Amino acid sequence: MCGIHVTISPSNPPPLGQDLERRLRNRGPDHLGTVHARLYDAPCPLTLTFTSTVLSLRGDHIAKQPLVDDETGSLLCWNGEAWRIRGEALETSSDTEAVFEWLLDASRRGLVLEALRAIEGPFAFAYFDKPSKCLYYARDRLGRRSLLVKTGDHLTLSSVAESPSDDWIEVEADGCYKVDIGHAQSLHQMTPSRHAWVEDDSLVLGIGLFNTSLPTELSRLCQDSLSVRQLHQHLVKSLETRVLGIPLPPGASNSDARLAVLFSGGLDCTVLARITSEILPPGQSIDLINVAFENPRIASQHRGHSQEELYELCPDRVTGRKSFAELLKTCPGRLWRFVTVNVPYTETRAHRGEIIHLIHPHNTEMDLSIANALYFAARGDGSALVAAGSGPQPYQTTARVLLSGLGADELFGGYGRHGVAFSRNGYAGLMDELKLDVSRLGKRNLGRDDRVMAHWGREVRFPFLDETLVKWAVELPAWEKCDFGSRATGDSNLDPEKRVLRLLAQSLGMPSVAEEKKRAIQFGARTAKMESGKVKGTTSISH
Ligand SMILES: Nc1ncnc2c1ncn2[C@@H]1O[C@H](COP(=O)(O)OP(=O)(O)OP(=O)(O)O)[C@@H](O)[C@H]1O
Ligand SMILES: NC(=O)CC[C@H](N)C(=O)O
Repeated sequence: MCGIHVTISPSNPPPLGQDLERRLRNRGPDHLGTVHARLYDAPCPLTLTFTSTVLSLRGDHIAKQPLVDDETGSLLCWNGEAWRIRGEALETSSDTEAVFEWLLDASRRGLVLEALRAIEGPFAFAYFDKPSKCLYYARDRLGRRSLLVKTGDHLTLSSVAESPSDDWIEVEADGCYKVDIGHAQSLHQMTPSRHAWVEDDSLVLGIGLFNTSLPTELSRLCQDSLSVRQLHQHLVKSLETRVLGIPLPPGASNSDARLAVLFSGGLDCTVLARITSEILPPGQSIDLINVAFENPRIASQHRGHSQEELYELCPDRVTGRKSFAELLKTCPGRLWRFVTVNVPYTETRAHRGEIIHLIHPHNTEMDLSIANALYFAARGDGSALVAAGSGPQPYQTTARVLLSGLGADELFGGYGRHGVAFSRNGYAGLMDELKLDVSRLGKRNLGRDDRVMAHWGREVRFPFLDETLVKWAVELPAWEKCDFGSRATGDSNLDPEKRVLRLLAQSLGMPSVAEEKKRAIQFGARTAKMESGKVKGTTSISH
């Protein structure tokens, strides 16, 4: 992951505060660069200061940011991955350099917004088109990367907040923002204008038209259904983009992992691990990171157990081990490392302040409990069986790319409330709920999650949130995702929630994974309600 920081001020701003610089460097440990762009001929003379930190994941060299064009003085801070431009996969080695060339060319033709709309992938960026004195910034339409903005005295952009007490808000993922600096009469007048990702607002997330067709009496979802095969094909394509060609991490050897799966053992992440194994070259190992927490409230209810036993009884540890066994059976040739990350309560407390800072402006107990689990999972520091014949050893993952199964519940109807909506209002109710879930994906929690996971110099990738896959899922009839209407027939023993994915798991030889119930991360890892069972998720965090 990379870090971005941009300020606009009347003269050179003071250097970044130590803590902010440390947090930005954590996101991008390979390089830090700062560039000033001075505007003497604007109505008010200004200095724009751009800082980037880089975690280099594409190509054979570090694309040192901010990138500056010698001819025009335009510059780019780029955080994320451009997988495709105008629907075509990037051939060049560095996506940052390819995006910069693409934008410079568009600037010459006055078509920057059109060029930005053509980029697919998870990203946040700031691009200064110096000849037109316009600053552009945005988060991709699904909001997969963090970018915060603070207005007030002057405009500041940053991947993480400088201080949680400031007025930082998340940049909305609903379009590109443009600040016409050349025409602003003063620093206070730099009001960004929003430019929607697409003009057609009938498209969900600007990506696809939600399918509202109803099943006929003959419509049944089964293992031979076309949608099960199509889901497999889409996941293969999405994973190929995300797992092939990851450079060997600095200092790592060939047997070290380049890739880890955040592994609860649930349906979504296990299907990802299984298909990844079909795609990765045979010699590459895959780490499966499974996090479990000491939870004093639960420990007090199980006084007869040691802490070690309690970690092993954690719901996601139990499921993780079970699904790992099924993976070993179906992909025996792969070197897997099941990495157990056990987090003592003292450590949760010790990192609490840092996590609260990182999730800002999110600030509820539920935000904190989810972020706790993601933060320690992404640190990837635990134990694993590293040599045959010996017991588990301390181990920290070398992988700089992590996969998460997030998104499957929203796309394919995995939440309990999808079933409730169906029993109340049939397919009409279910479709309303599904449409709402998908359309708020970009507004929800991905920025928060990015900030806590990128803190360890790793990048999390979401194979279910590939634009092509999302478009296909949005345009698929609801009954082909989760056929609640067939619950009563008894033909399938699989739950209706995300049934298309369950059928895929079954066809991939994982019958037990296919039956896994949905469990939210904060309950599976036991980060929720650590002290009292009465705390509500919506309560603001007490400092
Ligand atoms: N205990 C855990 N340890 C490591 N990673 C986890 C854990 N719990 C969840 N994750 C990761 O976070 C993702 C999103 O978690 P969420 O709570 O939404 O689970 P989910 O959608 O039910 O997914 P899954 O079926 O993969 O558990 C998971 O897909 C997985 O990659
Ligand atoms: N981690 C990032 O955001 C990386 C930026 C860019 N994709 C690179 O690999 O250089």
